[in-house]
Amino acid sequence: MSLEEIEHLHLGEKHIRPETEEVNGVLMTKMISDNWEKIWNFQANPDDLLIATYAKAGTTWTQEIVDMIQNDGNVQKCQRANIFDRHPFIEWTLPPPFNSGLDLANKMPSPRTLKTHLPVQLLPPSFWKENSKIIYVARNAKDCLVSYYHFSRMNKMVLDPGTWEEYVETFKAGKVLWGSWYDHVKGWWDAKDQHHILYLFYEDMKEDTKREIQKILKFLEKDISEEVLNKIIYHTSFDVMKQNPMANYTTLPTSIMDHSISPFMRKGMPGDWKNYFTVAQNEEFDKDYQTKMAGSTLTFRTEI
Ligand SMILES: Nc1ncnc2c1ncn2[C@@H]1O[C@H](COP(=O)(O)OS(=O)(=O)O)[C@@H](OP(=O)(O)O)[C@H]1O
Repeated sequence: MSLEEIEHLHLGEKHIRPETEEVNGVLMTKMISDNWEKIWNFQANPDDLLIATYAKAGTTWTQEIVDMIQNDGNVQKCQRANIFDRHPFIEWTLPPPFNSGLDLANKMPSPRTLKTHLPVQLLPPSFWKENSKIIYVARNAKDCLVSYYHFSRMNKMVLDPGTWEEYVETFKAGKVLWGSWYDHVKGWWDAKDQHHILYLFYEDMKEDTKREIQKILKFLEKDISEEVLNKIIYHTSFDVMKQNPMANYTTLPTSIMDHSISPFMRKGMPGDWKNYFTVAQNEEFDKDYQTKMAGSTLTFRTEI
């Protein structure tokens, strides 16, 4: 049973927020934690492609770009299923009878494209052993925070964000699902030169989508015509994806994701954080950021 079929179970309008439990110090849902042995022992294949991100960094956008590349720009083929069924979210665990990411992945024929938000140290080791290709997408902390805050308001499958003021502190402390943004982006950054990882930035994708898609094409060893490339840029633009029910999560029942609270496809712009952070919050955030990111060569743009 797929996630969208939850509607037929008549769960009513109330959906309860998940319980949490840490996995090696990283906050996860209890369902993920209970299933951790299976997740850790997941068998990756050499021809798997993994899209890895911290939550709200541009995962869905990258998924749609990759799917369009793999289907040579055929929009109909990319409409074959919801984005969350096209690309199994490996650690995402739901109560039976719903399909968890592992079930979907294990049923899917190769070559598979998979999604994860796991920090690098929690990635199932078979991905390293099989040398599967990984695209990591990073987005600046402030826009990630704002996006995650609104997503947490509208999506009952993640934790209640509380007030904006509370959420800023929760995010800084890494007490959100999948843990600290700072550790996540640094961990994957440090891993990128030892493994088959293409490390991309949301801000670069927004600034020059064509250039960043070309990086993906090279990484996937794919050649496409200029015409198909332009079609991909158009089909994966924010405005077009926002209208695409197979990519915008609107097929889920409102008891899970309520787009009237905040749409999944919300702003799609770097720099929206300026509409939320007060001057004092921003100063505090920057000070804390310097400490947490000290010693890393990783830099971000918070606007373009
Ligand atoms: N095509 C395109 N172009 C630009 N931006 C886009 C696009 N598709 C999704 N988005 C924005 O990405 C944010 C959602 O991030 P994720 O897809 O990583 O979310 S999730 O973690 O998989 O739930 C969320 O960001 P915010 O708008 O800032 O909330 C989406 O709007």
